[in-house]
Amino acid sequence: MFPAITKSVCRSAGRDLQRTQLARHCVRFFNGFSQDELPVEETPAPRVLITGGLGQLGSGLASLLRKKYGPDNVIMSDIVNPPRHVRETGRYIFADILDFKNLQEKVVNEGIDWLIHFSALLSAVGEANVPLAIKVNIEGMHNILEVSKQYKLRVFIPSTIGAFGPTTPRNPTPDLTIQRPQTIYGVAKVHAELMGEYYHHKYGLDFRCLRFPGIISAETPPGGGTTDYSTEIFHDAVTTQRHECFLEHDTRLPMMYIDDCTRATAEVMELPEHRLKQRVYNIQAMSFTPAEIYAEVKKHVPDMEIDYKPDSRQAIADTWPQVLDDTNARLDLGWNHEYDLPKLVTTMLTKIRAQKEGKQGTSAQINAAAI
Ligand SMILES: NC(=O)c1ccc[n+]([C@@H]2O[C@H](COP(=O)([O-])OP(=O)(O)OC[C@H]3O[C@@H](n4cnc5c(N)ncnc54)[C@H](O)[C@@H]3O)[C@@H](O)[C@H]2O)c1
Ligand SMILES: C[C@@H](O)[C@H](N)C(=O)O
Repeated sequence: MFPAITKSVCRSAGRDLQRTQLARHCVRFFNGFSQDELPVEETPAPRVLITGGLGQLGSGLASLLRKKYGPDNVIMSDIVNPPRHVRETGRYIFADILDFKNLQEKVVNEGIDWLIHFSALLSAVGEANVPLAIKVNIEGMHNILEVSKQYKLRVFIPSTIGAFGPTTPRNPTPDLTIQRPQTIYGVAKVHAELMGEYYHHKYGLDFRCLRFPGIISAETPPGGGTTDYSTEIFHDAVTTQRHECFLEHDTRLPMMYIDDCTRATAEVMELPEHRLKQRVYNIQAMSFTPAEIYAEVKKHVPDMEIDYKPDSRQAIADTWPQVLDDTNARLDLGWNHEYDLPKLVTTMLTKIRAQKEGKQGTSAQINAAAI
């Protein structure tokens, strides 16, 4: 099926047959002749599978990677029927991470090189359904590591500020510190970090992980976490000018605009393996309280009002970091954020105003409509 494989065939495959199965086969064939070591212009575009792609983070990353590697090389997957625009903008397939054979089939049939694992139940949803969170966030993650090991994939599993707990130093929180989270979401993420590191150490798996802050996005709604207010406040600013915040005014948490998050993910996946001095890195962009983001929004929406009605998510937020120390990511990975609080606020308001022209509704109605 394949020609006799020599390094020169591989180099020519990388040059002439970019994005073909042969090129990928060649890259994997030689030990010590990994994709990292091919000259950039000879590196075939990776075939990327994103699990849980219909959540808050998936489509932004798919769009960025499709611009880099071509629309056919980046495959979104999830277990739900996608909205029409998702099918129109690129390839979408069904992939249930709880079904190992289904995962194997997708990886083989699609010729996957990189697996970006976004399927999860977030912190608040996880507390509401612990058995399902254990299944998806722990058992599903085991399947992801196992299939990645079996097919020698480069795998990215994000972690979170939720992987820390009340005994962690909160300001700043270093990469290596006490991790005793009190949510099933956090427990599963610590487990994922440790399992990924273990598979790397034991089997040489190319596992990569960034601990994300709360992510804020205009195009996709948050999926049921403790930081969701930081996206919802913008929808309310544009529609009702009134936001009911489920956290106290002075609850400081690390946050990040989605474009920084997707760029960081692409950048860490693209780095040659030798650049990674550790497998799990904190990344940080900004930290603010509800009162501080409200004050910034009010500069643009003077009639904006806010009420504080803390709910069960307050107890979770009280155990999370206020500021992540991301010195190592900046040194080793070249990480740098582009969005601070003022830039976040102008960007979010501009995007949501453009989206909502002619529409009215609360954040809950808009999010329901978006789903
Ligand atoms: N959004 C954030 O603020 C944030 C912050 C830190 C880390 N993260 C991490 O980033 C990743 C993506 O987060 P998100 O906000 O996009 O999550 P999300 O909740 O918005 O989306 C998760 C997706 O997983 C899918 N899913 C559930 N069960 C599945 C199954 N059995 N098989 C396949 N897919 C399944 C859901 O349908 C959903 O589309 C998660 O691992 C999350 O922990 C997110
Ligand atoms: C912080 C993050 O992991 C997610 N947004 C949550 O709140 O659960």
